[in-house]
Amino acid sequence: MSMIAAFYGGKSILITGATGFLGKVLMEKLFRTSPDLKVIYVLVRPKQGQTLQQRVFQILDSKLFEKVKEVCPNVHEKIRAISADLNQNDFAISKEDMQELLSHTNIVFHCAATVRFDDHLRHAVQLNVTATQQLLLMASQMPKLEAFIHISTAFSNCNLKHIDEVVYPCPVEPKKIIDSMEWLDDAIIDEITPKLIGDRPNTYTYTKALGEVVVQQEGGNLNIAIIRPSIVGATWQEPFPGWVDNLNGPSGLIIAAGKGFLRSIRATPMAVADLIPADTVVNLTLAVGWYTAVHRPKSTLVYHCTSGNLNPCNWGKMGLQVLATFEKIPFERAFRRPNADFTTNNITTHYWNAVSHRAPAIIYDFYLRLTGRKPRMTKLMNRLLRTLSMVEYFINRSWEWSTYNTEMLMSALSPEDQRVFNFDVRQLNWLEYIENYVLGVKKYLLKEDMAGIPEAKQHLKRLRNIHYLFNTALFLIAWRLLIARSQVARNVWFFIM
Ligand SMILES: CCCCCCCCCCCCCCCCCCCCCCCCCC(=O)SCCNC(=O)CCNC(=O)[C@H](O)C(C)(C)COP(=O)(O)OP(=O)(O)OC[C@H]1O[C@@H](n2cnc3c(N)ncnc32)[C@H](O)[C@@H]1OP(=O)(O)O
Ligand SMILES: NC(=O)C1=CN([C@@H]2O[C@H](COP(=O)(O)OP(=O)(O)OC[C@H]3O[C@@H](n4cnc5c(N)ncnc54)[C@H](OP(=O)(O)O)[C@@H]3O)[C@@H](O)[C@H]2O)C=CC1
Repeated sequence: MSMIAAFYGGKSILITGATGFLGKVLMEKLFRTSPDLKVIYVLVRPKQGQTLQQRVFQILDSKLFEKVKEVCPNVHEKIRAISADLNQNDFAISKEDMQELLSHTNIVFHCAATVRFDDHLRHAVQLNVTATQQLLLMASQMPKLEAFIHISTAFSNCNLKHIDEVVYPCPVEPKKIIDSMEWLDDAIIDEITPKLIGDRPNTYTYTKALGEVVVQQEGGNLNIAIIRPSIVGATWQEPFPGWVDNLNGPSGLIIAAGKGFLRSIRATPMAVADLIPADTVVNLTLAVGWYTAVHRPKSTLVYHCTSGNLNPCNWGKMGLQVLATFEKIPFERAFRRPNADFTTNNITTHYWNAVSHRAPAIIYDFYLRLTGRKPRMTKLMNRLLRTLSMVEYFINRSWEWSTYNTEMLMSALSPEDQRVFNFDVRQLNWLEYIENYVLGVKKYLLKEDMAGIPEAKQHLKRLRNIHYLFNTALFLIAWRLLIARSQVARNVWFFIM
């Protein structure tokens, strides 16, 4: 019998960010392994014309939850959507809901965040710092609370090369930052943002670091733990391999490469690609929740959920495997044949961006205009180039994360828990994982049918023939011009003939 699964039985659990990528996988695992849990409260905001209930039921009715419905048929009754906006005071939660949350919650998993790299500092602070502070305040008023688990990121201290499982202080206290955001106007915030974030690449990593300091400073007597996942990718094993539902991290770039838009990317092939599957993060999170509640460590423990030090894979190997998978499982209606490569310096990056990204987009838009259609490729390409510039920082460096706490936890688990809540990335076979990841992107993100693979292969063959035809025509024109101008070329021609 799994001790962790038994621990969550009968519990009332509060999850923020449950509608996000990680939040969904977390809920799924909780319901599947502890179907006798009492209730999961999820803080949700209405979005895109959907009510809270509709949003939550849409998640429960998705493929991800198919297994859950078998083991927990009354899952709809065990989830309670609470209307909340983490940008508002008291999260805009009604009095009755707040009372219910405060008096019943046993465990809090705080996953909500803005993960956009380029978010305005005011918004990133509001969500990643102030909201965390408010949630801690709420947690301190929960008499039945056993553990508060905060999800941060392994990149919160990416300005360091070696990162330990400790909370690092920030030069400016989070409280001062929170206060200043209230009275500074946007223009001044824009001006001071580069100074505040210092040698971090963006507001996301900076505000996640501030969030950790807030957790440590304002956690009071709560049992708290911080989890730092690296780049969260599709699921490895559970509930099935390759599940992914948003474009963050590598997923969007896999689409761009598979559809033939992405031709070159500035990356260091030997740099460690510190990906971690979503189900591994969730297994560690649930194990940490149990350990924190039952063993009550004296201080706030930080757990790194990374792969680089235990089972490293580099971007070169990953890129090659992604491309190899496209051969077997191509995406439908590709713009060009998938053929991306890495560049390693500024000059070649600019060159290939102009030749392989911008020029084809301009030509294609010209063609769309000629045929009376709306041009769209340049806009899409600009967005892709923007994304590439944002992720460059992370794919040209390697970090070392110590994993003492994570390894300590692994050894504290019973063999059964090690199996049910497996977070040992040493067992991960990267080639198999990446293949499933690409397959998952095709099935769950692009919603493409496997039956369309023969047609997709045909389409790629047609693109290849067009490519050969285009190159041959280009060569003949160049050769013809050369013959017209150079005696040597004419002699060679006559020689060949
Ligand atoms: C040896 C040779 C081999 C060669 C091989 C070569 C092989 C090549 C193979 C290639 C694969 C292998 C390499 C992989 C590298 C992976 C790097 C990952 C690093 C991640 C590090 C993460 C570290 C930190 C981890 C963390 O801790 S945090 C989690 C990570 N956080 C993020 O990943 C957020 C990032 N993103 C943003 O920060 C914003 O996205 C922003 C970028 C500002 C844009 O922003 P903007 O331009 O405004 O666009 P959006 O608003 O995003 O989108 C607006 C609208 O376009 C839609 N759309 C967005 N994209 C796409 C897309 N692609 N396709 C289609 N649609 C899209 C969207 O659906 C929305 O549609 P709508 O809703 O309007 O209808
Ligand atoms: N994905 C990754 O690669 C990594 C993620 N992490 C961390 O993991 C956690 C989860 O990330 P992930 O699931 O990928 O992110 P997502 O962007 O998929 O999910 C973010 C969640 O936060 C919610 N949220 C955002 N703003 C608000 C708000 N104002 N009020 C209420 N809820 C809000 C979103 O709700 P809504 O659906 O309404 O938008 C969504 O449920 C984050 O803390 C992130 O920093 C750490 C390392 C890597």
